[in-house]
Amino acid sequence: MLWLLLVALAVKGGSADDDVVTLRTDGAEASIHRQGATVISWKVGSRERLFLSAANKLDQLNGTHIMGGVPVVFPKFADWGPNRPFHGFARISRWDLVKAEDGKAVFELKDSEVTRGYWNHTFRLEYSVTLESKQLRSDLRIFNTSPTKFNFEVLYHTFIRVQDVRNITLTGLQGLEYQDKTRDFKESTETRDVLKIQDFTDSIYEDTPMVHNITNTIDGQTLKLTKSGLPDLVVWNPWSEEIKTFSDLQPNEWTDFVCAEAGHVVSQIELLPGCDYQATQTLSIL
Ligand SMILES: O=P(O)(O)OC[C@H]1O[C@H](O)[C@H](O)[C@@H](O)[C@@H]1O
Repeated sequence: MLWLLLVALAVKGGSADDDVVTLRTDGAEASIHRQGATVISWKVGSRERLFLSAANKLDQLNGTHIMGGVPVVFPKFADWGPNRPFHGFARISRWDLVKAEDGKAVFELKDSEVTRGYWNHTFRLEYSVTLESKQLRSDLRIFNTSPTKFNFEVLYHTFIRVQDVRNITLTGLQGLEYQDKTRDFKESTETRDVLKIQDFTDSIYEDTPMVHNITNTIDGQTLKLTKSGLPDLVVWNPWSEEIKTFSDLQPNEWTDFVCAEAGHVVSQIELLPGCDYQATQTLSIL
């Protein structure tokens, strides 16, 4: 009879190898996939607040990243040179679940032969996702467990679900320097006090404020993004043509999301042996 119970647990997903951990608190819900410790769903008022591409095959990831939700980008943002994964290895690694209770899940990723093959340092990442009624907090602590210092970049690649990207605005960028990746990283100064997305957008803003509001996301509601240890903000939407170059996005999905990516990517963080760095993002529905 015991074997029947074990089979039932495994089928129901009661085994310790669950791919997805779900938190529920005060009517809110969040799910985190062990692949990349990627938050793949965050519901407030039973409405989904994150975008997850329908092109994802979550049961056939085979070492690839999940397109959508809140991927964790470490130790490098964007291109990392030949034979190294774009946006680093954290989002394509299988993290260990440390615990999940009282609306908080903790994950861990340590260096391995694979990561050392890309980046020859020893480290430990401790990632906590904390759910409250209208808030989702991501806390990443990076520990340098190696005998030497190392430099890295870190970013939350947040896909905010919106009803129509053409109807949202994003605040807090006026007067800031930014690199426009759609124009070969051209350096510019943002003149707009309220940003509207009206074309292919891929901008890296340097040293932005701690708080950014994205208005008119779902049901006219504003999503507030608060960040610490993450001075920069990347704003990305591939628009109607560029999206066709992505095999992990569907052509019509460009209107369904805007990426507001809190990160430390314009410059690198230097972490001395035995030290740690904390990168925190809080998403709130106003
Ligand atoms: O397709 P991915 O590896 O997830 O990258 C998606 C996008 O991520 C960031 O927003 C970069 O600024 C973009 O240049 C890149 O296209």
